[in-house]
Amino acid sequence: MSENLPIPVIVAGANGKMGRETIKAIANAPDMTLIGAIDRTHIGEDIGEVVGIGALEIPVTNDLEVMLAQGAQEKQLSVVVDFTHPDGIYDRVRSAIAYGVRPVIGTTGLTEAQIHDLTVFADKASMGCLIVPNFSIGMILLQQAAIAASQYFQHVEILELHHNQKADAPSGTAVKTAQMLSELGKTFNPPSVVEKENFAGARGAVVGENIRLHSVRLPGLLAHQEVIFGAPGEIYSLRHDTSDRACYMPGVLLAIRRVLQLKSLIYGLEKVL
Ligand SMILES: NC(=O)C1=CN([C@@H]2O[C@H](COP(=O)(O)OP(=O)(O)OC[C@H]3O[C@@H](n4cnc5c(N)ncnc54)[C@H](OP(=O)(O)O)[C@@H]3O)[C@@H](O)[C@H]2O)C=CC1
Ligand SMILES: O=C(O)C1=N[C@H](C(=O)O)C[C@H](O)C1
Repeated sequence: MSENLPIPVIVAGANGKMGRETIKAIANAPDMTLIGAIDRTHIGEDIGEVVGIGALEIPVTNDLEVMLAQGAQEKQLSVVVDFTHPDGIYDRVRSAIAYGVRPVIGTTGLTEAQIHDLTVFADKASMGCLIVPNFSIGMILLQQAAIAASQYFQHVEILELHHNQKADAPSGTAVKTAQMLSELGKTFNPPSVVEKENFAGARGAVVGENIRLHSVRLPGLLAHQEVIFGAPGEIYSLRHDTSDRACYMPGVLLAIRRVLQLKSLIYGLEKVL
């Protein structure tokens, strides 16, 4: 492997909202070269034309296996970035690892058990793999601030708000945030009354150490999260708002570079910053 060659990158979900941003970011990254674009429509069309930046000489294909085989043959270690859909993402990550193509997974919806299985699989193969529910640096900072605050608060709930094209709920970011707070060795929200939900779901989903997650889906929203701490007489809220998917791109490019240095699966961008 040569250190001086650009990193070969395949993008899965290339025509989608995140895939398009990723194609543009890779096209502008001097240390990366796009070698494949995978999606289910625009098959055979040049992905550069599809995303509106002019020809890149990379036709869209729906054949993941062929692209992974090509990635495995590159002189430099290659990476597949996935922004597709929760359905089938577990199998796509396994295939990439099996082919020796380093996965950077932005697609959400993997369960804890699936992440555990993939960790074991990647470890056995000594393969780097990054699963990143949120590539925004601002969100990573919010999560760090929430960890700091949770030392001092016993009560916390998480509200996440997204566009109504989102397939999964709660968001991968909200789940990850709850998991991070749950690793701190305390159980949140001791009950103060016996609660009864008169309409199912009114109190949200419980994740980790009794943390409640509430999901809002509306057109007009992009991606937003609020971590709300409460104590007698005060509320401490941490909020992150996105207004453009470009906000994820510095994190995506960083993850592509970092995954090449890893020999195991890492869940969360904060661990490789
Ligand atoms: N980690 C992060 O920071 C972020 C993660 N996300 C996550 O990324 C994922 C994608 O989001 P987004 O770009 O908004 O979604 P989009 O629906 O806009 O894009 C997904 C694209 O992937 C295609 N696709 C779906 N399944 C497959 C498949 N099996 N093989 C090939 N292509 C496929 C879709 O095709 P079709 O239209 O035909 O279904 C579509 O073109 C979601 O899980 C979302 O939660 C989003 C933003 C940030
Ligand atoms: O679907 C989205 O849009 C987003 N998905 C990710 C998630 O589920 O956390 C990241 C971000 O919230 C945008």
